[in-house]
Amino acid sequence: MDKIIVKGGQTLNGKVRVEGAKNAVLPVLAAALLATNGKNVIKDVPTLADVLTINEVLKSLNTEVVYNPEKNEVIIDSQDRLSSEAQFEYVRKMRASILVMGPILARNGFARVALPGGCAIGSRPIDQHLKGFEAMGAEISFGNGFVEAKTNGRLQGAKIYLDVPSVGATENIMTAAALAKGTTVIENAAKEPEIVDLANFINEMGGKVKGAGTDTIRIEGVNELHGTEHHIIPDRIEAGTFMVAAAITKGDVIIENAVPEHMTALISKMQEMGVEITEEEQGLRVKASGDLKSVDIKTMPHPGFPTDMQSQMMALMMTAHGTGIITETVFENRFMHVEEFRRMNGNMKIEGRSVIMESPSDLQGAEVGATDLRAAAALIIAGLVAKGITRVTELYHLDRGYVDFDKKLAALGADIERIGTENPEKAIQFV
Ligand SMILES: CC(=O)N[C@H]1[C@@H](OP(=O)(O)OP(=O)(O)OC[C@H]2O[C@@H](n3ccc(=O)[nH]c3=O)[C@H](O)[C@@H]2O)O[C@H](CO)[C@@H](O)[C@@H]1O
Ligand SMILES: C=C(OP(=O)(O)O)C(=O)O
Repeated sequence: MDKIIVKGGQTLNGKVRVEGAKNAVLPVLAAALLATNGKNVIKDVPTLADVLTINEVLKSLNTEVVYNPEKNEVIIDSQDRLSSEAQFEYVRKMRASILVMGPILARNGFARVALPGGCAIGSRPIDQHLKGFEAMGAEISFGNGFVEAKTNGRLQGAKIYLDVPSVGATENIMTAAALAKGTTVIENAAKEPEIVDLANFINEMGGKVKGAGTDTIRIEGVNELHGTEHHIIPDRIEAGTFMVAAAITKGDVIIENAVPEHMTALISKMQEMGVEITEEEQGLRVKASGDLKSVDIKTMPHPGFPTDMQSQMMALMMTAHGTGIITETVFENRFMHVEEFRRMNGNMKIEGRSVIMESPSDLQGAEVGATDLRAAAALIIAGLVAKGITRVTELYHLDRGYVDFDKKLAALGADIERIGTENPEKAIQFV
């Protein structure tokens, strides 16, 4: 089993470059299925386990996928007839596999996808995805662990109000609507930067999507989409994770390829804590010195504070001064890392959907296990300042969402090593 071993006490300095965004590349690769004329060339693709999984899903649907990790590029040829079924073996590995449902349904008039079920952070239903397909004329049924959607002929444009601004539902409905007859309007749509990236990609393929990044997205269906070349946006969560790593060690780090406009909630919270963040020509400079102040944080859909930064900020808050409250409103069960932080002597208690923190904690190195991918990063970050040695296991979570996390931290000056296997490709395991 792979392990990351961190010895606390080093200050991070230097530059780190962020990769293409995991949460943008997955929906974009799924949406590539919509093209029936020419190939799609996707650039700035991060070398993540989740990318390997979505590539396998696409191949299983009868597309040709050429992946070139050295060039960070995936080329997809989906011109032949698609198969209609996404198997459990893929959806089990990665919930985002559900994002192939919209494109398959739009092209074949029928889609059968294994039900994703819950995961360590919550129950994660897909009712809003299905409500959208239904409004567009699909009949939904369940059986043998699969969900099926079927239409007679083409999907019809519809007006869909989402009960929650779900990222995945917005994406699945956008791709289904891209080839529907007439106009679809999604209200209370998710506004994440990754939604805008997907809309741009659909438009580059010849689609007609307007309003992405606002509450209301309009998609005028077209008869056909064609292959294009698309660059994935930078990963705002990876950028945020390195910002926290710099701040916790009282370091001075430049984050290259970060887009500050995608991270306003995080930047302002860190500034409120006393971290200096400035936009410089080379990137976003993060500098901390002296005592940081505890703050209150509530996770919200974008542009609110991202749930995917909650555990990393909890690590930073353990080193701040005063009482702070972190409230999780997006997922009902995203506090599994609290027990692991407690092993490191983190001083906090869970009250309902909040964690009350009395800081600073006297952090000590310990053996801890990652409970999800962001928790993996957060535990490693806490290890950077804990007294002694921290060993983090369950690294398959980390490999889903971070490229060379240990190597990038080591290049910034961290005392960190990964043991188990030399080849990260081989280290990739699945849940
Ligand atoms: C691959 C990807 O992009 N993953 C991101 C995406 O996940 P994902 O797209 O799964 O997250 P959603 O935005 O759909 O989920 C947000 C909330 O809505 C609920 N919900 C969702 C769909 C639905 O049909 N019904 C329903 O009730 C979920 O249970 C959750 O409580 O957005 C999350 C919220 O920013 C991020 O944490 C994930 O990193
Ligand atoms: C929860 C996350 O991803 P996923 O939706 O793929 O599980 C994440 O990126 O933090």
